[in-house]
Amino acid sequence: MRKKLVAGNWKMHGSQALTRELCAATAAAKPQDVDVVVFPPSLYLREAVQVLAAGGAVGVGAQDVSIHAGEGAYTGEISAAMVADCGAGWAIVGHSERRADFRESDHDVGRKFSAARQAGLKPVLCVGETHADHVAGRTLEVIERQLAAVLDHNPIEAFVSAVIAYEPVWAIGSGLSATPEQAQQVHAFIRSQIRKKDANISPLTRLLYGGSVKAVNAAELFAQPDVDGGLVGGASLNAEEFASICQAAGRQDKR
Ligand SMILES: O=C[C@H](O)COP(=O)(O)O
Repeated sequence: MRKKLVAGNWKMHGSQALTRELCAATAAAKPQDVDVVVFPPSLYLREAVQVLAAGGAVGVGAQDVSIHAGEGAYTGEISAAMVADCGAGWAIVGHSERRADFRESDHDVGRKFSAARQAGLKPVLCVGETHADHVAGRTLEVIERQLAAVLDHNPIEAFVSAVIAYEPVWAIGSGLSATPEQAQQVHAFIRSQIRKKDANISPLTRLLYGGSVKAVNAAELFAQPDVDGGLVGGASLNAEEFASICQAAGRQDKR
């Protein structure tokens, strides 16, 4: 059985003090049967790792890594190796805000996924369609293209530990989550794409839903057979709300 995973993407929020506070609260409230990872801004990775080192149960990751695997003259960039050197173990790649606001192509995301893996980080690959694609009925076509670009650069075996997060762009920060049925339909499609490459790996890959996940809707979303947890944005900045979401994931495994 796939262990549920709840990931908190803080985006560009926080401070050293908030990092210490949120990490301590998350560690204290973490259910044993759920994996939990926090993604603070990279500047605070070290702080998060230090606070969480005591328990060691909550993972830490970066929200993005450089496309460049080695060192070099890339002002402002942070490599996957640097993230790993700070003690973090995960990296989000291909978040829709990176794709849209920083013009990251599918190809770039494939290279970032590869850079994260090479540094020993577990990638959380984000895929998802825009509102325009959603209403035009192009959701599965977009997901297929985004996945294919990553699979072009990476072996299917990477998806034993890598995670895929389906985040419909129209649901992010909008308060309008996909319905559990909509999420399940896309997750089942993603799993079928992995199965086409390797039927032994597809049952192992964890698929997260992201987009306005809150304490009130988490249980219903996580109850879907192919939804293995959530990638939580806004609600991960509220310790109590995030703890409730983690607990909702834990209750699923007991059903
Ligand atoms: O990475 C997280 C997602 O963008 C979801 O954000 P949200 O929970 O604020 O909608």
